[in-house]
Amino acid sequence: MKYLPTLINSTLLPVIALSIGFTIISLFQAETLFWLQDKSWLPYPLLGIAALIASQFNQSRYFYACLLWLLLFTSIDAPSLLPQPFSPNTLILMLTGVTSVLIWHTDKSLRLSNLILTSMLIAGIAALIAWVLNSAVLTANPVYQRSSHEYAVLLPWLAQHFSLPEACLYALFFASAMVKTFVSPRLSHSLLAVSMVCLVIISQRFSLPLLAFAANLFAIMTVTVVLLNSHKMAFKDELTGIASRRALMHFTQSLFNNYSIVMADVDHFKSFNDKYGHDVGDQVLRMVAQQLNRVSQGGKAFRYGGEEFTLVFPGKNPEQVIETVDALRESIAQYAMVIRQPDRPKRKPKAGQQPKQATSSKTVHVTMSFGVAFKNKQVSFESALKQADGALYKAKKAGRNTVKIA
Ligand SMILES: Nc1nc2c(ncn2[C@@H]2O[C@H](COP(=O)(O)OP(=O)(O)OP(=O)(O)O)[C@@H](O)[C@H]2O)c(=O)[nH]1
Repeated sequence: MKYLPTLINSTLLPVIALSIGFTIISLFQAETLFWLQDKSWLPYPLLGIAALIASQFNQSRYFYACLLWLLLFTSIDAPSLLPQPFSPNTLILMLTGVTSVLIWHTDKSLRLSNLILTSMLIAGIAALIAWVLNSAVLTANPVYQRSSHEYAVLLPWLAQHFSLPEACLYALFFASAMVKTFVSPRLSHSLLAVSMVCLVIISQRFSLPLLAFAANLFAIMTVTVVLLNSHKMAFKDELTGIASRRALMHFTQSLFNNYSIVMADVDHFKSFNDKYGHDVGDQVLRMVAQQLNRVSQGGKAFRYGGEEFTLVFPGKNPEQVIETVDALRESIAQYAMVIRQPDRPKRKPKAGQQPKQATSSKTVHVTMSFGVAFKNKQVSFESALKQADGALYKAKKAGRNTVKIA
């Protein structure tokens, strides 16, 4: 997939949720806050449920994030239950810092050893932030205070709410979160980055109802993102990024009769793997999947398994789709794929400089065979799939790189 659509796809939902939340708070401030006054218990069950769901789906970063929001909320809502020596601003900044590290973390299983290690890491980062903010050098020096004249003139907006060290830490955490979100655009990263924006907004106009509102929003978004991620994992093929076999089964169940089903298989893929290695074989599968995914005429591509792919054309009979399938076959056969050679230099030569070592980039070609069958009232999905497989076998027998109808 192209970078920009991926970035938009992965950031849209959290950004929309944040904008809606922010608009509600800005427009209906009194009502919302009043409505939340007697519901300050709500974040407890919501964050608890979100943490539980995240742990069940093995998305540990959200598990930790929800528990940390829960700790933050409890320490402010019920200080007698969870006494702590820090100001709300420091606590919020501690959570922001830990979140910026969680973005870089990978989801790990919640085994006891991982739990202990990650908890120690989180506690270490939080302690470091608290130490920096409360260190005598910074607290005693008036230059770093909100009231510092130079700072207030230079950054008036920030100076209203943050001391200079607080503002610098926020900037550092944001820069790190943004780098991760842009380098590797994923829903999981953008939700954590957006939760950091929420935390800044809270620390600007701190109040318990506002914190409760943000905690509820975070819990709801977490459950949504965890479920979306799990859905994606179940229905997307990990290697190629196109829809998986499970998605094929769901998709065909939702279709009426009368659709064409195409089985496609890479020719001589075993010898290709033997010659160029498994990694290059994987590159080929990705390339083939991308080509098949561009199918027109309302077709949808799936990875059936191994080097086999399936295309489904709702409402079309084989005669209507044969030209499209043949065009796909042709485009794959024509595609010159550049493979990475092991003797590539590690660094790119600078502009105008000759490469020290000859870069032997090699292009390879693969072909595919296709079998098309028709699914109607009289034929079950399984038999239509078998017929398409039979037609594929005929295509292989006929010399490969060809399309056959059952
Ligand atoms: N690189 C890579 N290879 C895979 C993957 N899945 C299956 N394969 C390989 O695909 C090859 C399939 O080989 P065969 O079923 O014998 O068929 P073929 O060599 O393509 O021959 P024909 O289909 O008769 O043209 C096997 O060597 C598998 O190891 C994968 O995910 N990545």
